[in-house]
Amino acid sequence: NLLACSQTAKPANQQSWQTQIQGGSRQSPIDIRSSESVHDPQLTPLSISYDPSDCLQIWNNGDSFLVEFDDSKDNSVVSGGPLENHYKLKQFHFHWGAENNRGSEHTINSLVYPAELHLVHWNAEKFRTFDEAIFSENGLAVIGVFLKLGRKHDGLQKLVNALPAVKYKDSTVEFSNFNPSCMIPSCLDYWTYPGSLTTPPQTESVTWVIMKKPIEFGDDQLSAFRSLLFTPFGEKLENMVDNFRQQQPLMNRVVRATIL
Ligand SMILES: COc1cccc(CN2CCc3cc(OS(N)(=O)=O)c(OC)cc3C2)c1
Ligand SMILES: [Zn+2]
Repeated sequence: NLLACSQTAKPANQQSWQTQIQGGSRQSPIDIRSSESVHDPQLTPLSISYDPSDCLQIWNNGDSFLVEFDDSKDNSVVSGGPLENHYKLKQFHFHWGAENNRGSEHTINSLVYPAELHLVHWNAEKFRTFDEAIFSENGLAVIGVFLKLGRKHDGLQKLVNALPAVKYKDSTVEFSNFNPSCMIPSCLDYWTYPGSLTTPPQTESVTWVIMKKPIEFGDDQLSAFRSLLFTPFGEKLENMVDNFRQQQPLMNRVVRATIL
């Protein structure tokens, strides 16, 4: 009937992010309740070292814009903290809302931020490729950094200026000499918990490290994120906003916190 016809079936790869991995016991994102987190004195500071010359390109993949790095060398790595091995930076991206009252994937005692940065790393000591690591226990380490609105973030502006070139889904632009360290807060305190990717394939291979302190960025910079499109050139314009997954049950997990 008419209703059935009008309901265009979405291809499987565009299934809503809200799907729950069948039988998932460690899905992300979550609300972090600071009173229930466990202070772990054995958690050392993270050791983060990025080489700006590893920065390659920006890619609008229809979920977010990914700033991709050359992971063929060992120059952009994170180790320490909860990590047993060193993990190589593969890409970073953001999640944000259509309005300032939503956007981050994780929340702190239900406090939501207008955006959240994810730096995605893979365990290069245990696996040969990112693709292999995605499907493996201890395969990935994602550093999450909250963004709050305030002063313009000078380091971010170079990235913001490049976004119009990747307005449409499946567009890429060369992007070099960018050091993501400028987006790591000066306070290295964090929470950490075992979780998953928040976008397909939502595999439970992620050690999450969520920085306690947010970084600040400006309204105009957030507007530039919101001017990107989910849709490819020539199709109906759909602004890339609200690209965050709904929160998942904590189940049998403990969130650990540093006392640096
Ligand atoms: C077999 O699945 C894949 C293999 C290689 C690369 C990809 C692409 N994918 C990997 C992980 C990831 C993870 C992403 O977000 S997140 N919040 O870190 O889970 C993401 O957000 C836009 C994009 C991607 C890109 C998928
Ligand atoms: Zn993400």
